[in-house]
Amino acid sequence: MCNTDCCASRSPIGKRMAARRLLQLEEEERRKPKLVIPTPQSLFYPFEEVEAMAQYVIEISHIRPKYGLICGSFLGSMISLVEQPVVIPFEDIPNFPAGIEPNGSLVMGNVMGAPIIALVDRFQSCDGFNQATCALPVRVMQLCGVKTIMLTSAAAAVNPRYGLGDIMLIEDHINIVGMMHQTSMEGPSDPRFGSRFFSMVNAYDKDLLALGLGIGKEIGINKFLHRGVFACLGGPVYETLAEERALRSMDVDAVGMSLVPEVLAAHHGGLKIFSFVIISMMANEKPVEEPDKETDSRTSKIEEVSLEVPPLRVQACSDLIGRLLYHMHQEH
Ligand SMILES: O=P(O)(O)O[C@H]1O[C@H](CO)[C@@H](O)[C@H]1O
Ligand SMILES: Nc1nc2[nH]cnc2c(=O)[nH]1
Repeated sequence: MCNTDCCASRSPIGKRMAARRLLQLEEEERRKPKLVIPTPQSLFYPFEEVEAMAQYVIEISHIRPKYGLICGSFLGSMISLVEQPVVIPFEDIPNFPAGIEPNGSLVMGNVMGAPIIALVDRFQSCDGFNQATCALPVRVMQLCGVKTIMLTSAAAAVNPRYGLGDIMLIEDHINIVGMMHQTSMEGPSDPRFGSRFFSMVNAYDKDLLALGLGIGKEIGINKFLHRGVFACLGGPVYETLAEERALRSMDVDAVGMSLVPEVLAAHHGGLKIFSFVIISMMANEKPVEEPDKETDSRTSKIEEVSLEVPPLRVQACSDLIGRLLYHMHQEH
């Protein structure tokens, strides 16, 4: 025996009411807020995609790089070390982030016989990129066959003994961004890039650090060449004075807004790491007061700083990288 609902739905009125009810339910469903599950951008860079990017740059350049170089602010001229460069714009590389700033290129070539892949305009979280994107060029380098990477950046001095234009070889870092759970390891883990959990102890290669210090002596820059601890902040804001004091009490020598996400990916991928920063300002510098100017004080400060990195120190960075590559390549 059927129930009353069943009989009711067989009558013309019942059928109409059932149809109306169905429409009502659909409308209610449509009005409910949608559950949005944000896709980690790292999902856009699965192993196969990064592999295709690497294959593309190798095919175009006919170069299998063993060394990688990332040039920081003020240090773009290091790219002129690359002989017979093949310049590959980001937009030509399949699925590479492009059409946005930085609209840069990967540069492939040789430095004194050492096959290299280099990047001038890095992706930075302070420009709105997620950590996985910041690390993408390093992963492309890894899958190109790079075994050693040199990472450079502009940074602010926390160590009061440092001066403008000094160079600090990084022996260790404090990943302050990582402490807030912002990491270039975000997204699903793929063991083809590296293992899920890995130690960051000795991430910066000790032999390369010693080699770098030795070269510093050779080329006469040891007076302004240091080894120290780097801290990575999110930026784009600079430190408050209280933050600068806190960094000093943590034994940080220099602070910046990039580099560490790349270091994580490089170490994850088993690359040897050599890294330095050039000091472009003091972290406890107060904003320059220029009441007559319409620009804000931070902008005028950055412009002022950019004039203060002495060209000879930039040249010293090029010499350091050139000689380091020469030594490394001779040994193999
Ligand atoms: O790391 P590079 O590319 O040198 O850039 C550095 O310089 C900028 C600040 O002046 C920041 O973006 C900082 O990360
Ligand atoms: N966090 C930080 N990064 C920098 N990069 C260049 N200068 C600075 C600075 O003063 N602070």
